[in-house]
Amino acid sequence: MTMPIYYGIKLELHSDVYEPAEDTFLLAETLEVRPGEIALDVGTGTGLIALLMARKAKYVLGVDVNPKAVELARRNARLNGISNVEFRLSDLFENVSGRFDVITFNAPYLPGEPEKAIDLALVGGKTGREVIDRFIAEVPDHLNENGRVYLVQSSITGVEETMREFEKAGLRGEVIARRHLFFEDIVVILAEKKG
Ligand SMILES: C[S@@+](CC[C@H](N)C(=O)[O-])C[C@H]1O[C@@H](n2cnc3c(N)ncnc32)[C@H](O)[C@@H]1O
Repeated sequence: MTMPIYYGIKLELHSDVYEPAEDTFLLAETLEVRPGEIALDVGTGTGLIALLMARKAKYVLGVDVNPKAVELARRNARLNGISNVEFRLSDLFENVSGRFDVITFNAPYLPGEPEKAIDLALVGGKTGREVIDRFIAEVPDHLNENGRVYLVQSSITGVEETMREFEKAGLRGEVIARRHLFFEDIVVILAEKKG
């Protein structure tokens, strides 16, 4: 079996788990983690973002609602000999306690209800915003005082709407990276607690 290598991380893939794509790469290239930080990767998929953060972070937790993703991410951590990372099944923050310096989420954003495991990577509820809006409402309770959030989404789902939801949750959001694909822009939004 040939395994792709991204940013020096060797990955096993699975047909039920989102394969790293442009959105993953934009997040990987934009994200900053400082030595010693504690990080959380929501919707971890193959675990790539969590494994990259583990290079600098003291500890990383990766969660996913898809059990196949959790198993795969654990295998990918072992494959790369990375031990300061843990993966757990969780619907957003359901099985997450404590606070983090960095929280990442490459969110599903197309309108629709998931029917099989792989759909969870792409569809975010009837309007496409359900998962993102739930994430934004819950994320402040899991952020340290100076913590920051990196959220990836598409222009299709409404970037302005995301900014308003962050504002309502007491966070200030800013688009820090944008990549134009065929029919959409993929953006990375950095959100931090207001000073
Ligand atoms: C677009 S994929 C991103 C995967 C990976 N982080 C990456 O960047 O390649 C979205 C991921 O979010 C997960 N997901 C969807 N809804 C979720 C939820 N409510 N809680 C946790 N994970 C969720 C999906 O199973 C999928 O693995």
